[in-house]
Amino acid sequence: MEESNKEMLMIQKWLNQHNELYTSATRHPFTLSIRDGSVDLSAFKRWLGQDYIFVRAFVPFIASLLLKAWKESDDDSDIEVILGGIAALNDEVSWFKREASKWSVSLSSTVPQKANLEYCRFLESLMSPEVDYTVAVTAFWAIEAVYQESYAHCLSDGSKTPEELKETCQRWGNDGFGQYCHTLQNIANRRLEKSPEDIISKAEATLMRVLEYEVEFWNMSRGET
Ligand SMILES: Cc1ncc(CNC=O)c(N)n1
Repeated sequence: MEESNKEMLMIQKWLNQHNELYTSATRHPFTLSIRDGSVDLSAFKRWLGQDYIFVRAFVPFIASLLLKAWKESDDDSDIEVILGGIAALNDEVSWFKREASKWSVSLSSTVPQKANLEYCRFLESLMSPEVDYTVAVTAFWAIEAVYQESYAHCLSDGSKTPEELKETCQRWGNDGFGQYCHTLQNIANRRLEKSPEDIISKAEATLMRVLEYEVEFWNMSRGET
């Protein structure tokens, strides 16, 4: 039992250990309501406006990750994977603007909510040069994986996702994005395997915080604050 646990890759082990938290982020009532077709469109619009603000803060985070990879990574292909993420984000910013206009959501007058500000502040803390590449890439994988899992579920067998929301779900739920997340997970696992205990525990704590922030982020769609 201990032997097989040792051989198990770190991320998979953590997802098993923190399965309840992971599930609360990837099977949130908001995305489940998209999947079953009962979604409140004003909740969707709230999410759209808030996520645009988040994505804008995500750009410098990935840029900082690229810098860490360039300085610290033992594998040149990491840079190419992260650069691909930056390219996708460039496209995503344009998509948000088009989608917002489609739904008559004014991005310039959207005010960031508390949960969003806190999540963006957390991202900013991870941009510090003090934060290890291994910790930052683990966070990056987790941030991407929550959206991939959540939105892929909205497209899987038996889903009743409304036609007008399918494009949103495709954006993060498509197979290519799934493959990309898998590559990020492999990078994180490779780094974690070579890391000392203190980095490993920082990465685990960071993963858990990302999942908590993601739950709070989905909660904003309820519009109670
Ligand atoms: C709050 C949040 N978490 C993850 C993502 C997915 N990454 C980039 O788009 C996102 N858009 N928003």
